[in-house]
Parts: sequence; C-alpha cells; structure tokens
Amino acid sequence: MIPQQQPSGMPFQRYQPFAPVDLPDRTWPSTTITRAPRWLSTDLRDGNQSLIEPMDSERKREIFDLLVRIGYKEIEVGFPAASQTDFDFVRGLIEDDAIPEDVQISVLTQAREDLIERTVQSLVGARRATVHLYNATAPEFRRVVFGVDRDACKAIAVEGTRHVMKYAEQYLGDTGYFGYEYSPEIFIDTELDFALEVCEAVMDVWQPGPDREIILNLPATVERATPNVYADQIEWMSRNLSRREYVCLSVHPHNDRGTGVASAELAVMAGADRVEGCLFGHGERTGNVCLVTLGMNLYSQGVDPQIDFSDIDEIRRVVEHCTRLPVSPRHPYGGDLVYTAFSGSHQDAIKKGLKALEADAEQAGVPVEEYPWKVPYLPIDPKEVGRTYEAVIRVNSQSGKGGVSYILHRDHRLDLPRRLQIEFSRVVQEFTDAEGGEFTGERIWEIFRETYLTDRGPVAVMAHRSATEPDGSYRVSADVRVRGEIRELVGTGNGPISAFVDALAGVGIKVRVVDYAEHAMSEGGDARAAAYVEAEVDGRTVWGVGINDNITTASLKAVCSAVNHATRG
Ligand SMILES: CC(=O)SCCNC(=O)CCNC(=O)[C@H](O)C(C)(C)COP(=O)(O)OP(=O)(O)OC[C@H]1O[C@@H](n2cnc3c(N)ncnc32)[C@H](O)[C@@H]1OP(=O)(O)O
Ligand SMILES: CC(C)C(=O)C(=O)O
Repeated sequence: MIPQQQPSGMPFQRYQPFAPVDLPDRTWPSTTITRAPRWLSTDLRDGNQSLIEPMDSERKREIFDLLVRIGYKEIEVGFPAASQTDFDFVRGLIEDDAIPEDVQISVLTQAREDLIERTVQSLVGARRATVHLYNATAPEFRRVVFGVDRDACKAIAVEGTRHVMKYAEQYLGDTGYFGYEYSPEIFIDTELDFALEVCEAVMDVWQPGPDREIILNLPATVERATPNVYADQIEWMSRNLSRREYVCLSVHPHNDRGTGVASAELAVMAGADRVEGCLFGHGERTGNVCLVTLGMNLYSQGVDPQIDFSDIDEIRRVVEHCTRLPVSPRHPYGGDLVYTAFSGSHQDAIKKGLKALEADAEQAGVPVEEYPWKVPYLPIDPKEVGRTYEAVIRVNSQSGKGGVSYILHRDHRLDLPRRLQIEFSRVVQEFTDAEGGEFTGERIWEIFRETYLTDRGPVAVMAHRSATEPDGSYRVSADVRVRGEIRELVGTGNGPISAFVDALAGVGIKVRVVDYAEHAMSEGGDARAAAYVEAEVDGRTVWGVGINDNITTASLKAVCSAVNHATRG
C-alpha cells in the first residue's frame, strides 16, 4: 500500500496564495536569452545593509575594485545619507579617482528632501552617477507604514523625483553624466495599474527621451510569488509603459522563496533589460539574486556574461573576507563541492565523459579545451573558473570503481583493467566502510601499494635473466626470494610470464594466468611500465601488479604480486 501523507498540523491557513496576473497572451515562455542583460551590483548597498557587521571603507573598496576588475559597469556604492561611513566612501571613490570612465556608480535614497540633498552632495565631481530613489507602493505599505492613499503615495515619488532634479542641478550642474533610477519598492505586491501610474508620473517629471534614459526598477523586494508570476508582471509593465524605448526596465529579485535566479531569468525573458543583484547572493534576509549564478548560467548556455568569472575562487575569497560570511560549499558554480562527485555512478560517468571528450577532440583535430563541452554531471568545464580536475572525483564510502581508478590514473597514470578496478574498489570500500570519511589520493595509493606493490608474502623476484632457446621457447632464470630464502629458479614457456610461472611450479607455487595487460606509464624511451596479471593461485583468482622501468621485470613482479596477494588473502 502507498504510504498516506498526514496533515502537518501547521497553521498554513494563515497564508493566502499569490494572485496570478491575467495575461493569457503572455509571450515570455517562448523566448530565450541570447545576450547578457545590463547588470547592477548592489553588493555595497543592499548587500552591505544586511551584513551582521557592515563593511568598513577598506572592505568596501576591496569589493568595489573586484567588481570593476571582473567587468561590472553599474555599481550601487551605498546609501550616502544613511551614515558618514557611506558618505565618505562615495567621496573617497570620487576624490581618489577610483572610478573608471566607463563605470557608472549609483547611490540610493528615500524620497525625503533632506536625504536627497545629502545624497546628491555625495556625488559632486563624479563623472558618471545615478541617483536611485525609492518609495514603497504596495497597499500594505501605503496603509501601515506610510498611512497614505494612492495619490499621496504617488506624490512621494513625484516630489522625490523633483527634488533629485533640483539638487542635481544645484550641486552637479553639467559636470558629468547624471542618471536617474526610480523603484516602486515592493513592486511585486503593488497593483499593476498603480505601479504603472506611479512610474508614468515619475517619467512625466524626468522626461526621458533620446540620451536621457530613465531606469525603472521593479523589485521583488520580498519574493512571494512563483517566478512565472513575476515574469507576467514584468511583461505586463514592459508592454504598458509609455516611452518604452527610453526606459531601462530593471529587475531586483530577492530570494525569499529560493527562486530568485529563476525570477530574474524569467523576468529577462519577459523584457527586463537590467538585473540588480549581489555576488554570491548577499542581501536582505535570504539575499538578493546571485549575480555569479546568473552570469554563469548564461555562460553555460554559450552566452557571454560580460563578466570574467575565470578566477571564481578569488572572487569568493574577496566576498567572504569583506562580508565576513561564508559561501556555502553547495553554492552554484563557486562552492567548494560543486564540481565534486563522491558517488560511484557519477564518478563512472564523469570518468568516461572526460575520456570521450579527449578522444572526440583528438578525432576532430581540435584542442580539447576548445572542443564543445559535454561531460555527464558537469554543466561546465571546472577549469574555466579556475578549478582543476583534482577535486572533481573524491572518494568516500559512496564511491565505486570509477572514482578509485580515476584517481589512480590521475595521480599515477595507471590504467587498471576493468576487473582489477572492481577488485581494488572492493578493497577500498572495506577501508572506507570501516574508517568513514573521505579518502585522499595519497590514502588510496597507500592502500594500492599495500595490496599490490608490497613484497610481503612468499615470493619476490630479485633479478632475472632470459634467453630464447633454439626451439623458439623462452627460458627464464630468476633469483627469487621463496619463503625467506633466495633461490635461483629456472623455467621455460612461450614468453617471460609462462616461463616464470613454470619456474615457480618447481618450488610448489602453482599459478594459472587468466589475464594480462601492460602499458607505459609515461611517454618516451625511458618510460616506466605497469603490468597487470590476473591469476588463479590456490583456487583463488586475484590480481597482481608490477611497476618497473623494464616491462619484463614489471610482468614477473605482477606474477609475484598475485601470488602474495592470494596468500595474504
Ligand atoms: C528595500 C530596501 O532595501 S530599501 C533600503 C533600505 N536601506 C536602509 O534603510 C539603510 C539606510 N537607512 C538608514 O540608515 C535610515 O533609515 C535613514 C538614515 C535613511 C533614515 O533614518 P530615520 O530618519 O531614522 O528614519 P527610519 O529609518 O526610521 O525610516 C522610517 C521613516 O522613513 C519613512 N520612509 C521609509 N522609506 C521611505 C521612502 N522610501 N521615502 C520616503 N520616506 C520613507 C517612513 O515612513 C518613516 O517615516 P516616519 O518616521 O515619519 O514614520
Ligand atoms: C530599494 C529597492 C530597489 C530594494 O532594495 C528592494 O526593493 O529590495
């Protein structure tokens, strides 16, 4: 019988479903994103305002320099009217000439005249700057926070815009490029017709036109709907706004439902031109949408994100240092574990995928790093964000032969035959089950050596000489330590292995070779070689391994290894 779910007992009835948008002819579901939107980083504002310990000027500057270095062109640098630290930081950027010519800084303010004046004052001398004004427009905020009706709420936005223009003229004049951004805060909960009405009224004051854009930013201040609803809202606004060609339609998703990235992506499909967010999703509560994930999602679809994430760990280090908050090891693209497979079937597929990629690239005559990436379980090539393949496959009790043999190949260039992979992974499994935790490459190598490359056991070959007899048979004479005593053993066969097996039979050690493989471990004449022998010894079928500069020596060692392995059990 299928198990029946039980009522949770939690008071879910207190919550209402989000009302959908009536947009039956929506077009966004059938669009695709073919180029990066404009990005605005608000790490230094929304990101900073939500830290346990807000950044000091040094940390803010470190983030600013990082953002510039990796390619962000629009950076919200603070809320200058909020504190002397924020004000001084903006002044420092301008006075130190730290803002490249092609970077536009922006600053946020409430729609309060004194705050607007101070905000504009912070920008004196800036080459390119935007004032970003906001007021909440949602019904609950009109009622509870501001105690205003629709008209009074709209008037706050309109008056605020006038004040921005007045003080910009007074303090900034024509000294640089001055931009304006307006956000109906809590847009996601605002009636669409009212959001439109407020934005239109703001535009009537700002008068956007050629070379005078307005940024209208429609925030999901608290993400409360599924991403498709946000997309509908954005498409509706995009369709209904007048002067659309002069409007940069911007979105500002938060991540309260854990769908901030999806909301941003669907919003771009629905017509948004610009996305505001933070590196690694810092920001109020669950954070702003993560700019790293958005950028790398585009990258993984073959679209240039216009941001350089090639040293993702450096980006993460700076962000962790400045925010004093860790990035989760599971964070898309930048987390420590996101390119790592522990489980057997994943490791197996990755190992095969990497091998196939190399082979396909070689066949196509293209360097592997230029060949179209297609490796199971890895959406992108970790090397492109500065990771190596070292961390891709890691071994614990969930791992199988694929992972173990991958590590032996990666670290020691050993290509274990399939049945040896199976045998050795069982050996490793016994250790991982008993000891728990992760097994490093060194630990796996130690177990491999203890299992196959030790001389512990009844036989060890010390030296050998061989010759081809007149009848074409092969003759081996070998100095062998047999049960603690050095003996010279002689045997014949159709090759060195069968001759050596014949020699061992002379001292009562019965070996039947079932399978054999060998390969060079590196290229060139002086390459070391690995030999693998699967042999039946005393009724047990086991593998032995020999490694030596000389392939014959490696083969004889592999036979001894099988004997010793079988005897030790
Ligand atoms: C969604 C967002 O992230 S918005 C950005 C939020 N970020 C911040 O608030 C960080 C910086 N803020 C601050 O440091 C402070 O809020 C300051 C310095 C700007 C203002 O401080 P205070 O004057 O003490 O006001 P306070 O912070 O309590 O703000 C609430 C007042 O501002 C009003 N208000 C809030 N937002 C706005 C707005 N966008 N436009 C106009 N008035 C606003 C409220 O109605 C309230 O007014 P009341 O006191 O008359 O009831
Ligand atoms: C000021 C606005 C854009 C904001 O931060 C939000 O709504 O989350």
